[in-house]
Amino acid sequence: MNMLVAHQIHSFIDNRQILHDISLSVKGGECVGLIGPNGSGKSTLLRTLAGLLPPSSGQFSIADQPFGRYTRKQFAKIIGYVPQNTAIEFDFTVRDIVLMGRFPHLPPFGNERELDRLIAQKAMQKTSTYHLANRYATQLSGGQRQMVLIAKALAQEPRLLLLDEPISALDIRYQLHVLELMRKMARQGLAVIAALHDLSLAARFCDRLILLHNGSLLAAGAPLEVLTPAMLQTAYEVDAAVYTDPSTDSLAITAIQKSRGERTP
Ligand SMILES: Nc1ncnc2c1ncn2[C@@H]1O[C@H](COP(=O)(O)OP(=O)(O)OP(=O)(O)O)[C@@H](O)[C@H]1O
Repeated sequence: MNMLVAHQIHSFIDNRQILHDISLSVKGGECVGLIGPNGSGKSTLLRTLAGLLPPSSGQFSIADQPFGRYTRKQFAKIIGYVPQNTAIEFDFTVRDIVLMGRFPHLPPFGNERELDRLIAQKAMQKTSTYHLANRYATQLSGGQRQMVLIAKALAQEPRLLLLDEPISALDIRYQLHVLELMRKMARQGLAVIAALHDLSLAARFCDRLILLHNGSLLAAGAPLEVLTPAMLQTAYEVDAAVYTDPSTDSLAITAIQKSRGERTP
């Protein structure tokens, strides 16, 4: 079943068009990697799908229901969104922050129940953040904060998870941890869209890739179809080698040199 269907999304910020005619669909059980150069519109698209930035035109449906028909609370139950580089400025403990993921599931004016605490605990265990439960979020490292925000999104038990560069602050061990977790959750039926800059990891962990360029969808499909040297040249203006890494048996990309000419980020 399609968890997300977006149709001809156009988006303007300050009278400047950022997204041009984006259509896509994602099924439950799929991990889709959103790739593209800096400024190509990945975050804008994720913010749009998270309901934070109304599209100027076009529409999208989640679980067969148009976005406009959801109440805020219904929408928050179904979509988990982890923004890029999020600072946590409030002095909450990690446990409190992860528990906030349960808010959409609580009855009106209700306190969290034992079940909510248990789900939050499991989300911390899955993300290896349980040992941080009593720490204040303001005292966390960038990578720990990133893992805690992923835990909060998992505690929400969404059906569609939007991750904006979820591994950008993580060391190589935790990069694998998050991407393996993403895959595991997808096997259990979750639909995932993750913006990723590491093209080799995107190819290895995503079923499909969507390549944005200047706010438009340049290519979409299996990693092998999208990550061609010609496509990488068009999107990133680099000459790249695309090959199969024998240690993982998946596609790997090495940027060799910038193509001639300058690109502004
Ligand atoms: N709040 C904003 N106000 C004005 N312009 C914005 C705003 N947010 C994004 N933009 C512009 O929209 C375009 C797309 O930005 P976006 O953050 O979506 O790209 P991105 O692909 O996520 O980039 P990156 O990989 O660098 O995170 C850029 O040109 C950016 O300058």
